[in-house]
Amino acid sequence: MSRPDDPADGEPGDADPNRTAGGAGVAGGPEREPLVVVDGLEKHYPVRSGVLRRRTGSVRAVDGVSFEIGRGEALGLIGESGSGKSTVAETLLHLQEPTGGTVRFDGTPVGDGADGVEELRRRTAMVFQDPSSSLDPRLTAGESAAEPLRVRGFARRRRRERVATLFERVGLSADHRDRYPHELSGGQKRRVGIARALALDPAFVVLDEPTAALDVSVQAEILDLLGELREAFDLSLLFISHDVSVVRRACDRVAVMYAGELVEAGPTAAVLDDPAHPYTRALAAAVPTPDPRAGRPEGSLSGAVPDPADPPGGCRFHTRCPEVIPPDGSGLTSAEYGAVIDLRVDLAAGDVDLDHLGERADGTDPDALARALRAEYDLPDPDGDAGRALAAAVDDAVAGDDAAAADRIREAFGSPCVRDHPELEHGEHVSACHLPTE
Ligand SMILES: Nc1ncnc2c1ncn2[C@@H]1O[C@H](COP(=O)(O)OP(=O)(O)OP(=O)(O)O)[C@@H](O)[C@H]1O
Repeated sequence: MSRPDDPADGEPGDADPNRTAGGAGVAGGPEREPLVVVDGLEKHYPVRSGVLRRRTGSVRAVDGVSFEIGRGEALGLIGESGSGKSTVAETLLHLQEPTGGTVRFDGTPVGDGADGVEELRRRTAMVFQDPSSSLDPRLTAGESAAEPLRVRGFARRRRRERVATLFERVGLSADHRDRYPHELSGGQKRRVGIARALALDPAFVVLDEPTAALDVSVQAEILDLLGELREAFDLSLLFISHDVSVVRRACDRVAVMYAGELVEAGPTAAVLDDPAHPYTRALAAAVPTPDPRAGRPEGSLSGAVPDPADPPGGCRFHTRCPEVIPPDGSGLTSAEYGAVIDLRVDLAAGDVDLDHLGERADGTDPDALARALRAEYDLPDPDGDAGRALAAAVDDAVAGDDAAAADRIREAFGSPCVRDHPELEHGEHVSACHLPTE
């Protein structure tokens, strides 16, 4: 398919003459760099407190994320709410300044000089999560789609022609151009958002939850449309989604994000059908539950992404990992070790509620409280040093000394998952996990 609309010579928004369809390297020359290269991207927000608003810490929303997107390639970025996906998109596009790392767009560094940022913005479009809030209710669908053209100085007649072509391309009729957002269905609004995103002939489109809140059949239509447009315009796409099925359908490769970091990346089928990281396994297998007290059923996720102002040490996923590696010689299973970790996390956060335990124990007798605490967390009763350390920690906890109890657990129940931060290596299908790979 050829590009259906080439803006006239000399008009703003012209297609980049250097772009080649297909994205392969110049014949006989070196392979061209991927369109988007993100290396060690960071976004840390300051945490301030006290009357003087001194900086007392950082929210590490994005903490060293690297990936590449080839020309005409779709990369999916998946992870639960709060894992940092939107912040990656916004810092990558320099809608927010990154606090570290580099971005290259079509071979040019972005951010070191205004040129890179300008070029990136000129050739990038974003489709926002919620078209109801991104479409101005006072503008017709046609006016909304024409907005980027108006800002770039296109004449009215050119705008009308371009919007007519774009609407046809995204499956909307001429009649839809004069409708206001409230007169359009959810799927039609997405199509208007997509038409607007394509208005200036971008090379790269970022889609933030492009099919959220749509019926499954409409979702499929929108994903099919995006696939057709990608092929027709040789678009590079970054799909942000917490929905694994969307990414499976739409993306060549997928990167999995957890607590500000990538934990796995690779070709979509390899990552989703044969995940190497327990977090990906859980995402691919289960619908996450927001109930933190729901326990740790095999392979599923409970609780939420940890506070990025205070991420867990070692592997950030260890506090929720269904496959966490138990300490050597402890005799614990992953689930039993997980229960001990749950207690340590709650102790460290001051979340062990002695009043609640008192109600459960029907009194304040320390032995009854200890039994209630063990039952509440489903704690194991290991032999030897581990058992003695856990019993002492439980005693500290029911005596109200949470810090001492947490320290005891930390010292007695070490494991690589708790101690060491796993790195994501470079490669085709990579994962950051201490579990041995076969
Ligand atoms: N301006 C900010 N100041 C402080 N913290 C922030 C700011 N923006 C985002 N965060 C925090 O950064 C973390 C990542 O947020 P982000 O919105 O990028 O996650 P997400 O994966 O896109 O989630 P969602 O799917 O809900 O949009 C969250 O803990 C969020 O509270």
